[in-house]
Amino acid sequence: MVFTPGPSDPFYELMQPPPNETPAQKTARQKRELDAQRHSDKIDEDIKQERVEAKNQRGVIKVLLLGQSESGKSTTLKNFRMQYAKAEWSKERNGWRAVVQLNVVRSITAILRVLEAEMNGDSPVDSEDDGTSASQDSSDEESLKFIDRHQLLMIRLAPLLGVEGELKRRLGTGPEHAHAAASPMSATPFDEPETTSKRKLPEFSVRSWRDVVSPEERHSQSSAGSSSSKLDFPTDTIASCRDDMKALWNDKTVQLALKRSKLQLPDSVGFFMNNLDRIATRNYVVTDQDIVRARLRTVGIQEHRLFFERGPWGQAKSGNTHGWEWRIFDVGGCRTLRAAWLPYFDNVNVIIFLSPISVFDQRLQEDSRVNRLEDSIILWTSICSSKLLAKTQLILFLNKCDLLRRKLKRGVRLNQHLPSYGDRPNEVNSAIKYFRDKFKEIQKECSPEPRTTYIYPTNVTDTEATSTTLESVRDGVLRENLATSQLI
Ligand SMILES: Nc1nc2c(ncn2[C@@H]2O[C@H](COP(=O)(O)OP(=O)(O)OP(=O)(O)O)[C@@H](O)[C@H]2O)c(=O)[nH]1
Ligand SMILES: [Mg+2]
Repeated sequence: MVFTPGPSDPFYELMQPPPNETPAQKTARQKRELDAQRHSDKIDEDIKQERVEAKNQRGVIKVLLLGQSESGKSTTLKNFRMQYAKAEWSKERNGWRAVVQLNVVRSITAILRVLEAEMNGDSPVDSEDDGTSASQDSSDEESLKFIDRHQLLMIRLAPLLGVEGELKRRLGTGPEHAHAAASPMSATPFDEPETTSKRKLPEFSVRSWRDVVSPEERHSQSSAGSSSSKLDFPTDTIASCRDDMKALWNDKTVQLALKRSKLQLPDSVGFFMNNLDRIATRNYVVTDQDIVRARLRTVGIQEHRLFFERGPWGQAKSGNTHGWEWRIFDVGGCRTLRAAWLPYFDNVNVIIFLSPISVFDQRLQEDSRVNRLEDSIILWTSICSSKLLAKTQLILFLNKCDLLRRKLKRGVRLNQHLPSYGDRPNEVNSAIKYFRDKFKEIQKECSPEPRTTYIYPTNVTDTEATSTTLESVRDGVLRENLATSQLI
């Protein structure tokens, strides 16, 4: 509003043009006044905009998914999207087909490399023997009996190497060792990164999922079930190699060679190999189960948004002014990537921390000197202790319970790797309770202010069970926000 004082106003005199003003001076004065008015209007507009944004921000929850590499962060995000962003999820589902195919092909080519090394009498490909593994099978010591059938399988499966290259090209995966040796590493986001001459990361990654799974991919994917698949070289080749892949996976000598090499195959390799009859076909249709099993390493930090109608501030209205928006950030968990987490800790409401509890006998891929469970505990301790995160709600997923169960059933003894486990029963429920107590204890001891941590034993590849967990997480976050906004 423009203020125009009357003649009786003390400002009246001040606002009068100077006497004897020339036309040029008048034009300059009017321009100055106009500029000042525009500037003032702009400030008013900015303030108004900030108020609108502040009002909208009331409904925004910032959620970080944290944990070491392969802990299941991206898999948890997939579950969130499957459940709360159904329309987008179904649009991008078919884009995951090539990622699944690449997972299958890479498992096979990794096995072929082990086989080749064994046949040539080379030392095991990826030996990580630290003397803590279960006692060696006496048959391991004998030389493996390779016969013509193995040679033949290797020759027949060789075209898959070309398929691997083609799929990587299509998916735009970065150079194989993008975060290779000599990248600075830090155990926690608060530590100064240190350069070591440690090893490669033989995994593939892309900058963003969206590049891979967007429906308007630069490369036309053959649509599932379409007869146009005649031009799809990877799908055709995979389908024609199906029986040989199955023969390779089910071969006893090959399994023995894998065991001896101590190659850490991806967690999902068994799932994919057992589903070759469905996946290695010309009209393969990708399922949600396949997608949560597919591994795609995260390198950049990826933001995904979810909208909920009901939030702590009431029911959604148009423009989401009263609904609830979750901004979920999925980070790369490798030690070379942890320094990049720090800027995201500002104003974060919720951290979902994933600690895989099946990994007590495994080493980090990026630094084979470090035990994975130990790494997870260091990371959890640093997150709990951070003053910057003192007010952040912590949710802990003790993940990969299915793999823990299987490992313990196989006879791997937890107390051999974790002496403090003592003579508790070597079975999954007792182990989960032990881990739950340990992680809770750390949280209680290290948190700068008292807070409650919600702890869930999970297997995030089980989409049904995870759906229930996510509902509970959502309700827990809702309750916490109601409490902090003092509405209850
Ligand atoms: N069996 C089983 N596999 C799991 C579980 N959680 C994750 N996985 C598998 O483990 C692999 C790694 O999971 P991701 O979600 O990609 O791990 P991440 O934490 O995002 O890893 P980075 O991106 O490297 O930080 C995938 O193949 C998943 O299918 C689980 O609870 N059980
Ligand atoms: Mg990830």
